[in-house]
Amino acid sequence: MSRNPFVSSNANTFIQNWSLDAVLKSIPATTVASPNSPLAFLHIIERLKTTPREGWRRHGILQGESISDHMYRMSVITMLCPPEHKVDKDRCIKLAIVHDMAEALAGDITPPDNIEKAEKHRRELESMQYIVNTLLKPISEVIANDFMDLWTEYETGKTPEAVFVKDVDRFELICQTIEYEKKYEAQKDLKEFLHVREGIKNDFVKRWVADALSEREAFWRNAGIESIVP
Ligand SMILES: Nc1nc2c(ncn2[C@H]2C[C@H](O)[C@@H](COP(=O)(O)O)O2)c(=O)[nH]1
Ligand SMILES: [Mn+2]
Repeated sequence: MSRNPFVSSNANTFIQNWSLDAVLKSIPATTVASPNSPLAFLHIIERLKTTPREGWRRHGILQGESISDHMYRMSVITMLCPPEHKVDKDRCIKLAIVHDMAEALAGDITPPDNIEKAEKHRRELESMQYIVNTLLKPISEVIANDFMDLWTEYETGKTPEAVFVKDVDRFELICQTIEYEKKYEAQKDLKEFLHVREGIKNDFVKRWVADALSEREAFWRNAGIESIVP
């Protein structure tokens, strides 16, 4: 049975010794008749549905959310953007849906992996270029460029849309942190994830986070445990 190395227990070893070739060798080839079939692309992004977000696994949450679970809720959160905040809302949804797509091949690299920022970018760029050039271009050059432009916009983080969606990435992680602390009935203190709030730029997202942190504080107080946010 072909296995996704990022799902196996030695996912972290795979992350430390990653190569695109090694990942591609672990994926059965897609042989299809029509040259512009989307199948090969769809089989690769299926891995987003089956690859758990690595950060939680370190805390013993082995059946946690997948990468696509995270991107799905982010895309919904972008739809809650206040109407008066002038960004291209539809583009924000697309940015959320595409931003971690490279992780289907690069894996979900976490800060404790201690992979240099430049190396993380290299892996994700190489993975995204494979997806775009090998899997999407045969379907349509225009479609391929659209995906690459979206990924690059998020990665570069310069446009108001990209800044907002990065805020949402961080806010979604904070929500999931609190949800897992509740799910495990205060048996897991996941405060280490809350550092991401420091990078949030938009005031209305900061207010969402403040609400989430006060909910978390009440939860831990009711559990009779002090979990001071670092
Ligand atoms: N164990 C930790 N994992 C963390 C921390 N901060 C982020 N993360 C995880 C969350 C995701 O699995 C991954 C990055 O997610 P992206 O959406 O940015 O690709 O890293 C942490 O402090 N500890
Ligand atoms: Mn993300």
